[in-house]
Amino acid sequence: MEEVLQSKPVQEIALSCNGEIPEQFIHKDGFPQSKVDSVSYMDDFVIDFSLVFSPSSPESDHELGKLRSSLSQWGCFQAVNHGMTNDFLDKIREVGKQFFALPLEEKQKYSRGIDDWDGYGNDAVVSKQQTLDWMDRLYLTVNPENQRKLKYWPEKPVAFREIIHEYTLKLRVIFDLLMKAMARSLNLDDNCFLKEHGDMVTMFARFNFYPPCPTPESVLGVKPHADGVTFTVLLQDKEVEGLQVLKDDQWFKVPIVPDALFINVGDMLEIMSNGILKSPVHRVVINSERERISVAVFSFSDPDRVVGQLAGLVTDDRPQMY
Ligand SMILES: O=C(O)CCC(=O)C(=O)O
Ligand SMILES: [Fe+2]
Repeated sequence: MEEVLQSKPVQEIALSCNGEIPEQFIHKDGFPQSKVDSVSYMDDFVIDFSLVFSPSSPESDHELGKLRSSLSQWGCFQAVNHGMTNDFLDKIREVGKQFFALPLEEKQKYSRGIDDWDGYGNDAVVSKQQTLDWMDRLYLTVNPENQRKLKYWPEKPVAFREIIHEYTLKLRVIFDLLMKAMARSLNLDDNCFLKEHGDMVTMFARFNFYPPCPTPESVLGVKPHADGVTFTVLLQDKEVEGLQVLKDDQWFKVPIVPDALFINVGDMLEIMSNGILKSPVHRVVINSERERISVAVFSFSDPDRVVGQLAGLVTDDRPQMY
């Protein structure tokens, strides 16, 4: 095993690199900027949560049908009317931005410890061949409350802890409702995904900060990956795009829908649904002029729990896929 090193914060590199960025960030196989510029937008799946979560009616059935289509075709959608005000979502982005704007020494009080996931940092360097992501981040376990490691929770800005606590409580409620709605959209018993998942819902918040990059044509904010979780709720930057999803071997841009939460299926839910719901591969491209922030909250089951396909979704036509 090579030694695991923490690389220098990307924000610091961006400030001092004079247009020449370290080799480790360059994707040698390349992805020409022309390809990025010509990427089209993904289909517009905006789903009204107030309908999806309401008792059965023609409108709610229509919305559930849209939920099923978006999750089986793309694995993701934009949720509106989720019960959080625009003001509140702005505050979440704002405390994230204010944290990354602090002096390095202040942020480093929360640096990720060795053998820990939580904390401030960026890609752990495990191999010389590794291509690094152009992004700094702050990872925090937010749920269950008794697993929070408060030593990594910023004390500045002052509102940070309270806002993230409140956001977690709201997302915890959305978790149950959405798991039920997904089951209902597949004509299954409301509680079947929740039962397979188990009562313990671990939630991890990741504040992603992407500084401007002088050579965006050969550097990625996040490499292509799928989220190994149940599902992810992403609060995107309000003004700067960057997220792309892969479908049928083609990349598509995720638009900014004001005050929506972008939700994507993770590998666990793809497995539980026997492949009906897709865990999409996605990546983040960056920008030469503008910084970008996003806040991803990942939910997953007890790490010791083995989850499998729901029995109702394994049929003669659709044998067990995992
Ligand atoms: O910043 C984004 O838009 C997405 C980040 C992401 O994919 C992740 O944190 O897993
Ligand atoms: Fe992701």
